[in-house]
Amino acid sequence: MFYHASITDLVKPIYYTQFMKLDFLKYEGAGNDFILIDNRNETFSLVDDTETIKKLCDRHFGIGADGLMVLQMKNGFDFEMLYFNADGREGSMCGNGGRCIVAFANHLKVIEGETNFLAVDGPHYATISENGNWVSLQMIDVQDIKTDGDAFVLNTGSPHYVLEVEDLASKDVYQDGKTIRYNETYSAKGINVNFVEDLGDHYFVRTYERGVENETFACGTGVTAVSMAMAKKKGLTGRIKNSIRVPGGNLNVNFNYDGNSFNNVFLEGPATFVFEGSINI
Ligand SMILES: N[C@H](CCC[C@H](N)C(=O)O)C(=O)O
Repeated sequence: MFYHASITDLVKPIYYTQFMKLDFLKYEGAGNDFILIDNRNETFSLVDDTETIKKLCDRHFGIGADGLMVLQMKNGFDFEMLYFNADGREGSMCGNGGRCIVAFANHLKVIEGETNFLAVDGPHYATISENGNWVSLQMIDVQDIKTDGDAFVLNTGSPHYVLEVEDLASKDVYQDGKTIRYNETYSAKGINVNFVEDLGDHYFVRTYERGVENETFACGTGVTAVSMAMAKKKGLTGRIKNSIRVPGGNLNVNFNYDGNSFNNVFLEGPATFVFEGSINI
């Protein structure tokens, strides 16, 4: 007696035992793009799997993104944000990622209009527009700005180096950023390197990002750091409001500065759903 197995009988068991399906949504904030995972049911098991997260973020072998974020429940907050850089390692705070996860939470109906959530650098308050794609995110207060030659160094949730330059459009941000990020002072912990040009009614900013190890289209903690560094450099105080153009769009940064500390800091801009899918991992 012969049993004729169909091709699907033969293929299915192999297919199902080798792969696990991961559902995701893709968002971008001024071109800084992220994979978003809903982990409210606590099934996401890749938190320590650097290689898989790196592959998911890879633009040739995976979905492609500057980072991956996980939304999960947290007592006392609307949700918790876990953030991984494209190199697969857990990063420090990501401003554009923070804005995108707020749009994601709003889409999932975990929040409505405003939120208090927890990220790696502490609690964050944010509001979202009615159409769900403009997010204003409160960032941490900052006291400490150091200098390194002509540059400013500060932590806005992630560490940043800010240098004012001329003719930023023709600068080799990848090469020059990488040289600073890997110099003696910063190589061990790494740093995000921002170049800024003052164009009168707005700043133009380009950033080499640690953890992506490349120039990205936008960096939220980066433009926040630039705005603070420029206020200090120019001796401005009071309520400061800056429009910032980055390669992927426009962001706004607002804060109070009394000459010593920056508080009531808000990063504002678009947070846009791009596509959803599932991937075999
Ligand atoms: N793109 C991010 C910055 C991520 C920081 C990350 N590169 C690190 O230093 O861990 C942002 O919008 O703020």
